[in-house]
Amino acid sequence: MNHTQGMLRDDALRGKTIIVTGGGTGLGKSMATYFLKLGANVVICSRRKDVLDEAALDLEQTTGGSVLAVACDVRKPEQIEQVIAEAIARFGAVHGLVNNSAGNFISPTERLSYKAIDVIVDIVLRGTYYFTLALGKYWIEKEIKGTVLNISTTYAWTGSGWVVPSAMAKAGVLAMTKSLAFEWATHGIRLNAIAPGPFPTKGAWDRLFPAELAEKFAFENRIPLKRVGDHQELANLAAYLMSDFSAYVTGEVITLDGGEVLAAGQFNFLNEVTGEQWDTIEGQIKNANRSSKKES
Ligand SMILES: CCC/C=C/C(=O)SCCNC(=O)CCNC(=O)[C@H](O)C(C)(C)COP(=O)([O-])OP(=O)([O-])OC[C@H]1O[C@@H](n2cnc3c(N)ncnc32)[C@H](O)[C@@H]1OP(=O)([O-])[O-]
Ligand SMILES: NC(=O)C1=CN([C@@H]2O[C@H](COP(=O)(O)OP(=O)(O)OC[C@H]3O[C@@H](n4cnc5c(N)ncnc54)[C@H](OP(=O)(O)O)[C@@H]3O)[C@@H](O)[C@H]2O)C=CC1
Repeated sequence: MNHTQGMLRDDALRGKTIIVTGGGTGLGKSMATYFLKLGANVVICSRRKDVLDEAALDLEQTTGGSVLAVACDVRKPEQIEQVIAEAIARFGAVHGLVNNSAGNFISPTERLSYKAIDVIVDIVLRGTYYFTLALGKYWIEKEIKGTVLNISTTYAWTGSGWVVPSAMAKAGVLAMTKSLAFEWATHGIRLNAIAPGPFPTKGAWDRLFPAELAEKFAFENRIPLKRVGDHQELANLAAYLMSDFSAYVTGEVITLDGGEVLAAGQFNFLNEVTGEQWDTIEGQIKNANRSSKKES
């Protein structure tokens, strides 16, 4: 057994229909794959219908599950409502939502136009609250105990330069996750989030680690566990949070980043100190301890 394998029992999501926004590419597609393997029906939606159709075919062939692909810009409430209507028509009900769609690119903030900021914030924050609101209204009316999983980032709470629109929007998503987890608990609706570290995908790498940067700042060197994430690791956690096994977990944000976010620790620079240097340092500190005892 290792981290690249599926974790849950085969029927863990049987009987559930889950919408995965941005489910035709990257991490969304990997989560969709595992949900299907665990017995869920999956609805994937995003702007590019050709990408979705190709992904749906691939997902059905590799898992044997049922996939519905619907074109939808998550910034458009009427298109979101259409996705939900088509999902209910095909599968009878919707039980889960993964807000995974995003837009992002690196840039010095002063170079951004107003529109460039809007486009990121609208996809990430507006898209997430529109979809969550549309499904929440439906779940409360139908008395369905739905589950929402928001894909966030670790810089939603640390902040990060050069991705400021994304950081602002993802922070808003976390505030919504915790706020609604409390408010909608009374309806049995759960909301959680995952804050992934680096998981290689074409979408993220093209816009955040273009070749020049990728060569210079290899992730493996600055992540305490010395590797990037494997998509199955994220899919395992997502499937758990979408399943009834996590029925008592709500309002939680789980970091999955090999320890990357811990880099701020004040003394973490000591990672560079060699064993010999530690021998010297230990001697110096013990001497200082002895001197201070004599003085007292
Ligand atoms: C590992 C770390 C965490 C990862 C997190 C992730 O989210 S990974 C997920 C990664 N996956 C994705 O991001 C997938 C989806 N992403 C996308 O579709 C595009 O990247 C998008 C977000 C720009 C939206 O596309 P669209 O066709 O809707 O928009 P558009 O092309 O019309 O541009 C809108 C405005 O932005 C401006 N602008 C654009 N680039 C730059 C730049 N480099 N510099 C400066 N500005 C730039 C552009 O000039 C325009 O402003 P203007 O001039 O009109 O005032
Ligand atoms: N990869 C990583 O290392 C990390 C990723 N994340 C998060 O993981 C999630 C997935 O990212 P990743 O798989 O890497 O990247 P991708 O680019 O593959 O995924 C982004 C998806 O969002 C969809 N999308 C973009 N704009 C819209 C829109 N307006 N309406 C509907 N869908 C839209 C895209 O499809 P289309 O173009 O067809 O609309 C695409 O499928 C994101 O939330 C990202 O912030 C967080 C931390 C690290």
